[in-house]
This record gives sequence, C-alpha cells and structure tokens, in this order.
Amino acid sequence: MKSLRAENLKKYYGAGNNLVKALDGISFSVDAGEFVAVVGTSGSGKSTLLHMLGGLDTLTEGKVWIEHQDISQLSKDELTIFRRRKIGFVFQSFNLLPLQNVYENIVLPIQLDGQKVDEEYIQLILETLGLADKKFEMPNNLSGGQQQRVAIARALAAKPAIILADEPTGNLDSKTALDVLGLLKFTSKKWHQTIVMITHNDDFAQLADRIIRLEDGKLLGDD
Ligand SMILES: Nc1ncnc2c1ncn2[C@@H]1O[C@H](COP(=O)(O)OP(=O)(O)OP(=O)(O)O)[C@@H](O)[C@H]1O
Repeated sequence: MKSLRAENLKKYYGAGNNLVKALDGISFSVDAGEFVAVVGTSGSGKSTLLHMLGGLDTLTEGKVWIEHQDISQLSKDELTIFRRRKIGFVFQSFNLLPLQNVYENIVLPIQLDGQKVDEEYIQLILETLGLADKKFEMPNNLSGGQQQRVAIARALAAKPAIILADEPTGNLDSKTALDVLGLLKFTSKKWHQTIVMITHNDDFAQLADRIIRLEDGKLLGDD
C-alpha cells in the first residue's frame, strides 16, 4: 500500500526576477513502512518538500496524498485534525514543553485530539526507545539524544501513518545521532510506519531503505 504520493509538486516564491522555484515538478510515492532519506545541497528544496508533504504550507501546483486522502481537499480545520492523527513530525530542535515531564510531552497530542491514551503502547514505545526510567523526568534533565528520543516517542504516540523528520539529529553528536536513527528505523519497522527524513549526512542517509536526491527543486535521483 502507498502511504504517501506526491504528484508534480511545485512551490514558487516571489515573481519576475525574484522568482524562486523551490520545488519544480516533483513526483514520487512511498510504500507503507518504507524509510526514505531526502538529501541535496543547501537550498535544493528539502525543507520546502517536507513542509508540503505535511500540509504546513500550500503548493503552487500539484497534489499530496497521505494514504487515500488528497490533503488539498481538506479545510484548514480538517487539515489540523488530519495532521495530528496521521503525521508525526520530528524537527532538529526537539520542541519539548519544558514544564511537562516526558510522559506528559508524549501523550499531549493524543489528549489534544480528545483520544484515549493507549497506555500499554506508550509504555512499549518508552521501553523500545530506552526511556522507561525517564518517564517522569523533566526534559531539561535529559541529554540531547534522550530529548530527541522523547520527540520521536511523541511522534509515534498517535500511531501516525507517516513520520516527517527534518534533520532530526542535527543537534546531536554523530554517535548519538546514529543510535537515535537506528531506533527511529527500528520503531518504524516494528510499527510499520513510513518515514521521510531530511539529512545532510550521507552516512545517515545510508540507513534508509531509499534515498531521494534533490537539486534546484527537481528530483535528481531516487535509489
Ligand atoms: N519563504 C520563502 N520565501 C522565499 N524563498 C524561500 C522561502 N523558503 C524557501 N525559499 C527558497 O527556496 C529554496 C529552497 O529552500 P529550502 O529551505 O527548501 O532548501 P533546503 O534544501 O531545505 O536547504 P537547507 O539544507 O539549507 O535547509 C531556496 O532557494 C530558498 O531560499
């Protein structure tokens, strides 16, 4: 089953001499459970692509389907709910709430959505990510790698169809980064979740099932 389909994505900024074609006709699809790395030089359109896949910004042209939903067909409110249920985001800055403990940070999106927390599943995520003994710690008492594992746990918690990660290990040393990415890969396989991850690091990209290369807003390669 395809969990993600991008068709002829275009995102243009500015006009005339200042026109920037951040995305210039990108199409690909991703199978459920696949781990895709997106690489490319600075300015090639990686972050723009991730924003468009996550419905965080509107396209100039093209369509994105997450599972069977064309996200351009959703109203603003519907898209907010859809995103919360179907997409997990992991960013370079961990974006944890400093006054909430690890457990509270992880279940917050589920509670905001008015859903019941699957305590057994949350416990399993905590154990899988090596966070079981940190459940009631405050984020500031954790190392960078631990904080990013909490952010991954939070992204996984709502059992999303797809996880979009923008340089998720950009703030970590390379050993911690590899540990965190290994866990991200392991959890995605275990729970059959699709991952699209931007990275600058070729070693990290090699961990993925597939690498998509961007250049000047175009797909340079897909292997
Ligand atoms: N809001 C914006 N307004 C105008 N131009 C933009 C905007 N956002 C991005 N761009 C331009 O679009 C192009 C692609 O940017 P994008 O951030 O997607 O690249 P990137 O590959 O993620 O780069 P980096 O690796 O440096 O983060 C760049 O030329 C950038 O300057």
